[in-house]
Amino acid sequence: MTNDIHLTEDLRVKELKKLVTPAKLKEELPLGIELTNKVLADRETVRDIIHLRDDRMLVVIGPCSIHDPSAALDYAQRLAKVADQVKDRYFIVMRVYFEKPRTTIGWKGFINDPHLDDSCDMEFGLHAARKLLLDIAMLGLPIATEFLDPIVPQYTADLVSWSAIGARTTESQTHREMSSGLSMPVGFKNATDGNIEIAINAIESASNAHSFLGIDQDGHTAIVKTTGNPNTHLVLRGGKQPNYQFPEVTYAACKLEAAGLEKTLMVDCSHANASKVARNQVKVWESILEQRAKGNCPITGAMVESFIEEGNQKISGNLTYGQSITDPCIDWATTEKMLRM
Ligand SMILES: O=C[C@H](O)[C@H](O)COP(=O)(O)O
Ligand SMILES: C=C(OP(=O)(O)O)C(=O)O
Repeated sequence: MTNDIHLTEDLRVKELKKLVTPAKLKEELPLGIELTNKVLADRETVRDIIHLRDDRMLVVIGPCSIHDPSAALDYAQRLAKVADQVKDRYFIVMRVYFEKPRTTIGWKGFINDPHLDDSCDMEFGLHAARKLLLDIAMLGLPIATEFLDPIVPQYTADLVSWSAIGARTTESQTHREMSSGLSMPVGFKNATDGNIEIAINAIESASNAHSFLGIDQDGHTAIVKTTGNPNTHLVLRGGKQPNYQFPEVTYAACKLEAAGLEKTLMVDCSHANASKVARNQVKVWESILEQRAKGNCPITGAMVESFIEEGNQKISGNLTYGQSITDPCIDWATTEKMLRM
């Protein structure tokens, strides 16, 4: 008897390779009770800030993407020191982004391709990513990430205190469903063209209960039923034009109010708000501080792309240590100066 299955499916699939299960990875690299309590406390602080119960600013800062765990840890050590010194004003959460959504094609991040050579050794990527998350958490830094692939949170979400849904996926039902079940606060970015309605719709969608397909800790496909996530907010990242200045921020706050939502949002200093020029982030940061200083301001959070060296570089044989291989970042000296402004 012929097996018809092979005539009609998997015609373009070269290989399916089994991966470590989330449960097994966590057994190898456990969170432990101390870090569990730390993550719970950090999430509580983020919730207090976005719901206006703590008037410090949430600052999500760090490299555009992780590609070299040693450089990321070096950066984290520097950031942990400053974070402690400015903790009266800012609650600093490090960007530890392992997944990159691409406009067309390109390197998709450390979990997908940790050796940067298209070998896509995701087994290694997941292990090394979780190890780095633990190392950074042990320095006392809360962690932020973007969740792109809906399977990845099962491997890493227990270590994350704030997450983003990116401009390219905020309108996706899959990402809204996933967010409805995430345990940490989630920021939804406006679309790449600047549309903020899709993020407001995402906030409403994610606050509701959903049922969808996913995997459990043993890697089995499962029906996931969620309760809805009440801890979500808008992130203004610019679109066709920047949207960080007072008129656009006020417009966004009015839209939130009209939708019956809290007037609380994060401004992304990078991406289209900086026209992808690293140093422009300083101007956006200054505008955020000015707007907050005037009072009655909906900006409760800021995002900054920062690393050790300024700018970015193409993936090649000889990489400059501490420099981004995705979007350009400000360097460490500028970062420190900004955080001490
Ligand atoms: O933050 C990173 C990038 O802006 C995003 O991943 C899109 O990158 P690309 O336009 O270079 O593909
Ligand atoms: C991809 C990112 O942002 P955006 O979704 O705004 O392009 C990012 O923050 O890394």
